[in-house]
This record gives sequence, structure tokens and C-alpha cells, in this order.
Amino acid sequence: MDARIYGVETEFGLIHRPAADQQHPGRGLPPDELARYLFRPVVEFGRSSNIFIPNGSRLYLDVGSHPEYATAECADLIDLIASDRAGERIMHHLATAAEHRIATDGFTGQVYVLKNNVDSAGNSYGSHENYLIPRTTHFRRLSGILLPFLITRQIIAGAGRVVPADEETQAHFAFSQRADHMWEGISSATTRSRPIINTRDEPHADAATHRRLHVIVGDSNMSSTTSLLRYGSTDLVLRMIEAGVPVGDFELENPIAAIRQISHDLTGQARVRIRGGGEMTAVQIQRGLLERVQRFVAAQGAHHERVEQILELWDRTLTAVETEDHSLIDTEIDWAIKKRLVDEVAAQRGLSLGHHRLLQLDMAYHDVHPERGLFHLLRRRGRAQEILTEQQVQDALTVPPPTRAAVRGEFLSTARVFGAETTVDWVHHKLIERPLEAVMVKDPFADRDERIEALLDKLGDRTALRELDYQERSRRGVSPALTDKYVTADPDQLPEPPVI
Ligand SMILES: Nc1ncnc2c1ncn2[C@@H]1O[C@H](COP(=O)(O)OP(=O)(O)OP(=O)(O)O)[C@@H](O)[C@H]1O
Ligand SMILES: [Mg+2]
Repeated sequence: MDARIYGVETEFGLIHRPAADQQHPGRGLPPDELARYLFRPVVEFGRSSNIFIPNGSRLYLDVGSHPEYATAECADLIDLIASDRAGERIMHHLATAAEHRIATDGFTGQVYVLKNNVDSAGNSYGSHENYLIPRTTHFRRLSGILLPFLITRQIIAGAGRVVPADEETQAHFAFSQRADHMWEGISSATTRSRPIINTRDEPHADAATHRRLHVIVGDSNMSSTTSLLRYGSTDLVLRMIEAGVPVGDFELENPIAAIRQISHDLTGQARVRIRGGGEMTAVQIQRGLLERVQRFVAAQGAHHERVEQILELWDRTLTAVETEDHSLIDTEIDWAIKKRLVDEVAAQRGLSLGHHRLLQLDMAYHDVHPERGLFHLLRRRGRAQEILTEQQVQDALTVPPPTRAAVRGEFLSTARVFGAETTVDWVHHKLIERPLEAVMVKDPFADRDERIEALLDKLGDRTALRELDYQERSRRGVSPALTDKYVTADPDQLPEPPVI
């Protein structure tokens, strides 16, 4: 596919740390109660804990206590990364508001929203990728190539993890947060069995022509350069699969054993068995796929302006793993950015790798707080590269990308101006007062829909509204982004970043 729709869903970890000097020392709010505080503005805004907001994305609180943000449908990788970052901001704003409310209720402390994949109790939560693919893609061929790619992708896109010692292994640094929590290669369930690729068939598009590929294996990334490599490389591998070019045989004998083994061997030299016979290392599998992608791009041409950057970073990351010279990538790839920090702090303080301060440091890397979070601190110090501008992030909070998300954004914000209630999902748009006129938009690339325009025209005169762009609308409070409306104040003072 020349153009593709992407979306990423992120589940966040939540922690409440009470202030030391109060009646309930030691214990924070239980996670479910904390999640309810966090989502109170969401429920007030949308009368549900499952809502779509004007930037086209979805905020969702399931029965558990891990709030989720699913980006709008994006046709451009930078839009995708910006929408994902906007989700972090929204969660941060909600956390700020929750902190105030919790304090008002007499329970002062700090709320942490973590964009990671394991909590201290060992529970795992996900970062799910969605790729629109043609229905004609042969599924057996797809999984034969994509599974070994995804299983080894952690060496180029893992978020890194300080692994504490247990009975069998010493404390060490691993590529991935999520690898130890995958249980199956392919399946149609997401929570119980945790497959790498989920086959549940919900295309949110014309089911006759398309599928939505649901990839469950990735780590949540903080770094935008790592995100670019993660989604960009996956798209390129998918393009090769879709084009039907021969890709070689990398199919693994035991995907689940392999994904764990690879995660815990930072040299990239752990050997995994290939189904067709013999053994290969993660670096060899990635190199094999990269070479084929390079040939494919040389023959077909680049299909967007970031392809060259993706291929260069992919190649350099593999070299960094092979040579163990992580300085080649330690401002661009999450696991290496984090490892550099962990190594430095360990050396400065004389801490051994399993020390609880270093486990905390690992968590603090994923704190979405723009000042307190360690990734963001490193970014400000030039130790993590950034491809998004602040303006792009700000825009992504309110402006939907030019896909079907723009139709949804227009629908939601206009209805709000006229005080009309709606129900929407990725495909459906309904005005509660006109249920029989609900509109289905099956094409995720469509950024305008005449039926929706006609429906909205029935609400009243939209001339003045049309003249305002999204920024202007939100400035005038016409289309309140959730965040603008509910963030009352920034924290009184910036919190101290932990440890460093
Ligand atoms: N046609 C499409 N192709 C690819 N991605 C899509 C398409 N339509 C929507 N998406 C993206 O898929 C994601 C759907 O997220 P959502 O969490 O609602 O789905 P889900 O994981 O299948 O459902 P749930 O979380 O309820 O189990 C979003 O990021 C969205 O942008
Ligand atoms: Mg989801």
C-alpha cells in the first residue's frame, strides 16, 4: 500500500505517592480509585469513561486501572508520533487536575502517569499498533515474515529495562519491557493469551478490501526517533510483504522462547532456532530484513520523505548492537538512552544494577510529566533527540490529522457548539436527536464527508464557525479540547527530578 493508516494505543501506569506528613502515611490511593479521579474530567466532558475527543483520538478507562489513549487514524508517521505525544500531555493534564482534587479531598500527594509496560508488581500493559493492510495480503506469508521481524525489532526499538535479580539470573539490562509478557505468536485474544499479532477482525474500514493489523508486542516508546524507526521499519516490511517480493526464511521455531532470549542478551548474539533449520542471531535476522528492505526501496523508490532517515537509523542501530558501541545511538534509541543514564547514575553513586534506585530510575524515565519525567529532562539537556516541534505537539492536542479523524473532529466540535449530543466510534457518527441519520464513514483516508456536512448543516448556521480554524476555535472556547477546559493550574512548583 502506498498510503497507510496507522494508529497506536497506549495503556498507562498510574501511581499515587502520598505526601510524607499526613494521616495516611506510606500508602497511596488504590489504583482503581486513582484511575477514577484521573478520569473524572473525562466523564464530565463526555458522560462516559470511553470518549472521542476533538483531535480525533479516544480516551478510555476499562475495568482495570490502566487508562488508555488511542491516537486518531494517521496517514503520516510524524502525525502519528505527534498524536501519541499529545496523549501523554493529556494524561499529564488529567494527572495535574487529579492531584488537585485528591488534595482537596484531604489526601495530598503526587500522581504519576507512566508510559511504560510493567509495574513494580510485574503486571504488564501494552502499546498496540494498528496498520491498515489490504485484505488480499496472504496471512500465512504475512506472519511468516512479520513475526521474526517483530520478535527481533526490540533490539532497534525496545524501551530498555532494568531487570532485578531473581533465583536464576543476576540483575541486568534488557532491550524490552514487554518481551517477557508475550505468550503466543498469533491469536484472536488480546488480554488472556497476549499474542504478538492479534487477528481479531475489526477493520474499522471496508471489510471487503482491508484489514487492520493489530500488533501487540511493542514497548511504549518515549523517544520520537525510536518511534519513527519502530513504525517506519514495520511499514517498510509490510510494504515488502504486500508487494509479494521474496524475503527469505527467518521463521522461528519457537517465537516465544526467542523473544525472551533476545530481550535479555544485550549483545544481540543470542542464537535462536530457525524453523527451516539452523540458528541465527537477532542482529542477523534484522540485518537480513534490512538488506531486503534497502533493495526494495532502491528498486521501488522511497514512498515518503523520512524513508532514508529510517533506513540510516535502522542500520546504525544494528551496528551499535553488533559492535556494542552504544554511543552510536544513545540519543536516539530508547533502550540506549536509558541505559546510558542508568550506567552513569550507577557509576556515580556506586550502585549495583539491581539497586532499587535504579529500578526507580527506569520508571522515572517513563514519567509523562514534561518537567519531572527523566526522558523529558534528558531531552531538554540535548541527550535525547527530538523530531517533533513543540508547536506540532500543541497542535496535535486539538487538531485532528487529515484523515477520517478530521471528519470526526469536525463532527464532535460542531455538535458541541450547538449543544447537540453525539455518539461516535471510529466509523459511526450519530446525533442523538437524529438517530436515523447516522453516518458511517468506512474510508479511513477520507478527511471530509458530504453526508456529515449535510447532517451538521441541520444543526444551524455554520458560516461563522467555518471561518475559524481549530486553533482559533479552541482559543475561543468553541471547541474545547479536553485539556484546555480542565487544567486549572500548573503545579505550584516544579517537582524535583528523582535521583539525578
Ligand atoms: N482502518 C484503520 N486502520 C488502521 N488503524 C485504524 C483504523 N481505524 C482506526 N484505527 C486505529 O486503531 C486504533 C483503535 O484503537 P481501539 O483501542 O479503539 O481499538 P481496539 O484495541 O481494537 O479496541 P479495544 O481497545 O476496545 O480492545 C486507533 O489507534 C485508531 O486510530
Ligand atoms: Mg485499545
